[in-house]
Amino acid sequence: MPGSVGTLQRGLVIPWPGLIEMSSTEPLPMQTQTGQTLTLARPDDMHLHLRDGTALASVLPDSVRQFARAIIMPNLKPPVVTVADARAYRERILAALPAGSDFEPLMTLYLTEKTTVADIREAAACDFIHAVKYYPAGATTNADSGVRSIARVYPVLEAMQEAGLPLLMHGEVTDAHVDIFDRETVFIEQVLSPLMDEFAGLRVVLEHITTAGAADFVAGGPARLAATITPQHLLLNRNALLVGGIQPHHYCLPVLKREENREALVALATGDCERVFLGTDSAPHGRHTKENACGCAGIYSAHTALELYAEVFEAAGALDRLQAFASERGADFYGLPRNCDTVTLVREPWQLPETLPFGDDTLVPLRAASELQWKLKTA
Ligand SMILES: NC(=O)N[C@@H](CC(=O)O)C(=O)O
Ligand SMILES: [Zn+2]
Ligand SMILES: [Zn+2]
Repeated sequence: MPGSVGTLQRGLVIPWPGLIEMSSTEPLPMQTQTGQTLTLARPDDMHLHLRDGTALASVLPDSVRQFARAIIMPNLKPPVVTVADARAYRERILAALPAGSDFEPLMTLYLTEKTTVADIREAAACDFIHAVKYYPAGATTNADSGVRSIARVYPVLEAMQEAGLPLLMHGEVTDAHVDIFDRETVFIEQVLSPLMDEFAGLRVVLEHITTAGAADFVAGGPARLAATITPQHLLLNRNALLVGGIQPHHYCLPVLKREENREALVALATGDCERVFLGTDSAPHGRHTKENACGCAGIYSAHTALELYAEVFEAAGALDRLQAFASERGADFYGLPRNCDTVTLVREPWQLPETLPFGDDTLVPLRAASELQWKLKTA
């Protein structure tokens, strides 16, 4: 539990609660692999947008098929800002679960300049809130209520540091003069790096990293700094967005970058750094809001997330590393027990549909209408 780390002073480096006692004596699953199948401990999605209402009902079964748990992003309209909001949202998610599912939504609060120290203490004390999300105001979808000046939330960050509650960051600056392709790099220089020094015990996840610079920053960082990586940033570079016409279904924030960045992310995800883990950032938007003169940012990947990550790891000759990235490191960082059940992928080429249902609209998933090499076996 985030609250169990103990009371610590600003400036102290806290031990991250990564080493947790396992509640069961069952041996944990080991990844096994033949040419045709790949079995691994059930993964967790450490960055997921489930939305609400009919959209939630449409997308939730996709995540439930693949993942045991997910860190649920709070950027609803209006955002999830209080413990009461998070409790109510969690209950709506649980009510929308398919019968018999034990999927666990790991809730987060949306940090605003009005968030209080009392809100943080309450969040840390409850057992279903696992982190607080930082959106620079205006940086991304539903980020209008985000933070304009980080100094204004210092007391709240201090309380989070004391409680061991992780700060999850959308890492982009929003200054009009900063090029959209440089916004993550400038964020690391101007916001994240000073923040890591100012709060020497704050636990931070740099979400959906997209650059070689971010990969280096995380790999060279302390145990209290982690990162998530999406399937699209491992699979695609910015040509996929702009060559042959604008491809709105490849538009997300942070925007896709150059090939050398994608290669650095693949090296990080498949490498030894224990603080890098799966977070799909699956962010559904109805087809008509994407195929629009002003298309929304967000890519839907929950439908085939694990298949897509498997493709990346296989292409890198690192399929044996997938379980660590998908099922172990995220749980360790959040101080959660690792999952004891397994999922199996089968090598079986299959065609993704062009669209999926999404409330009254439809949804165009990542790699729509194309062939995938791996298929998740359903029970
Ligand atoms: N990634 C995106 O492009 N969009 C996300 C928000 C976010 O994670 O930044 C969304 O909620 O649609
Ligand atoms: Zn984001
Ligand atoms: Zn996101």
